[in-house]
Amino acid sequence: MKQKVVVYKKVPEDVLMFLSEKFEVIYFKNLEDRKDSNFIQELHTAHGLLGSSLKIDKELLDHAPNLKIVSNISVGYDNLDIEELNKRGIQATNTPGVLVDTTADTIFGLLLATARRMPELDFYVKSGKWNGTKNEDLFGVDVHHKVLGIIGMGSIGKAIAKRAHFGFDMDILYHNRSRNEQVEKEFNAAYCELDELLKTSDFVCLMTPHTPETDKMIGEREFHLMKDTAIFINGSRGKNVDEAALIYALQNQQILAAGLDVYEIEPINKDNPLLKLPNVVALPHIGSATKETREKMARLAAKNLAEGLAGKVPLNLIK
Ligand SMILES: NC(=O)C1=CN([C@@H]2O[C@H](COP(=O)(O)OP(=O)(O)OC[C@H]3O[C@@H](n4cnc5c(N)ncnc54)[C@H](OP(=O)(O)O)[C@@H]3O)[C@@H](O)[C@H]2O)C=CC1
Ligand SMILES: O=CC(=O)O
Repeated sequence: MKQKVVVYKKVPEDVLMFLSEKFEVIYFKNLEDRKDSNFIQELHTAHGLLGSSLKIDKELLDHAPNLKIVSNISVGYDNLDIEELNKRGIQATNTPGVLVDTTADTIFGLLLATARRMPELDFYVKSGKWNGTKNEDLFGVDVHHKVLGIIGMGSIGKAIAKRAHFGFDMDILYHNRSRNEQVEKEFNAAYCELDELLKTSDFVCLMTPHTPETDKMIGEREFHLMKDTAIFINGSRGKNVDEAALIYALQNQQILAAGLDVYEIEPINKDNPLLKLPNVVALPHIGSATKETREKMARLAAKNLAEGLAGKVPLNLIK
């Protein structure tokens, strides 16, 4: 009998076909509620789970006694309770690599859009307000030749540094728990302690995973250390930032502006003050969201899942 796989995110046809050749596939194209009774029912007999963002914790796993693998279609896996999965001998995988350039493009684009106020000015033109030529109040700030501080110089951080160094002649500072000599050589990046990076950077770009250690790692103290001309970019996870402190910093000119792809709560509440601030550029968590890249991610996730269910060690096993 075929093993059973529950897919709870929309995936391309070829991925469904690949999975259906090997497994019984139950497809929830757009699961909105993890308590959905049909979904819970299917979990009871599932061997594999494929999707993204869904919180997979003890409560959910108690419904899935036969589960062998959870394959996340994302690189971040803060939605998974890894300790609980390990305890139960359930493998977990993610999709690093294939989304690096796309995400770096988005985050660098967000940085440019924030510095040059592009969404605000697009609205200005389209709403017919452009009727003068001396528009100094529309000026932005330069990106080229400025200092970019990257917190979390991993795969995506490096790809952002590459764009900044070769494309925009920026000076790169970075902070990790460990040094990365490759980026120091290739992009002339300088390692520094977090506080030094915050004090010195014109752009502060956060790219760490969300872990207990990085939870709210940027808060009141950190915004206070930043220049009042600094632009803060968050492409990582909303929970890495104390959002109330970010709002305060933006409202009180402690920093100049912020470009955000991620939020403490997603989707962001309609009444969140961030949405009222002209110095915020807000994207709906679309770092890796191009057709090509999302397809690659789904294919890689399906491959990881198939390897796990075939008793092999999946390529992207989370350890
Ligand atoms: N907006 C979006 O759509 C997307 C967001 N993401 C987010 O970006 C994150 C990073 O992805 P990726 O670059 O592939 O991951 P990597 O694992 O390659 O890089 C993470 C980096 O963060 C550093 N880091 C981890 N913990 C800390 C810490 N406590 N303090 C300082 N630095 C730390 C690591 O260095 P070290 O271990 O030396 O500390 C490493 O350099 C993902 O986990 C995800 O949350 C990813 C894709 C798309
Ligand atoms: O946020 C997206 C991811 O892949 O992680």
